[in-house]
Amino acid sequence: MKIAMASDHAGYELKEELKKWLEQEGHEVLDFGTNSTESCDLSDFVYPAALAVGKKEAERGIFVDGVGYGSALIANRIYGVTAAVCQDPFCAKLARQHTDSNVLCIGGKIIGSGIAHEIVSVWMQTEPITDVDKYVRRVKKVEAISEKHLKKLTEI
Ligand SMILES: O=C(CO)[C@H](O)[C@H](O)COP(=O)(O)O
Repeated sequence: MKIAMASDHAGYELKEELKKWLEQEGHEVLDFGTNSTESCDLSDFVYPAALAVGKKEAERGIFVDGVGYGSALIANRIYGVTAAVCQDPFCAKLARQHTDSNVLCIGGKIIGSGIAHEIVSVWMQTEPITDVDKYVRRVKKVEAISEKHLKKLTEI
């Protein structure tokens, strides 16, 4: 799978670790930075990475900052991106099964390496539930909100 990755300084080390592991697993990683632990502004890296997901240049995105919410906040402003902050594998499972998220956001300051790998592994392997009406309906309702309020990337 082609995966866009991004982080700020607080997520840099975990991003690097996850990137190495994803590449070993056979995935192609498009790394949008940052490239050190030097203090930086998250949106400079997450915004272009989220655009790559929105434009379908990458199938999924995995963004790492200090606690995760900042990356999700930025990414969810982009049409076609559904970003979820996950702090454990159960969250990661539901973020795919119930909401069909295409971006995973994790916090390098709060999630240890072992749990982070498990979160990514579960999130990568879990498919959305498509045979239960309520989940399909809910995903469609969120898509309708995007259609109404977000600009399609072809219109920008
Ligand atoms: O977690 C974050 C956003 O979700 C950021 O990593 C955090 O806000 C960065 O703060 P600082 O510059 O003080 O390290």
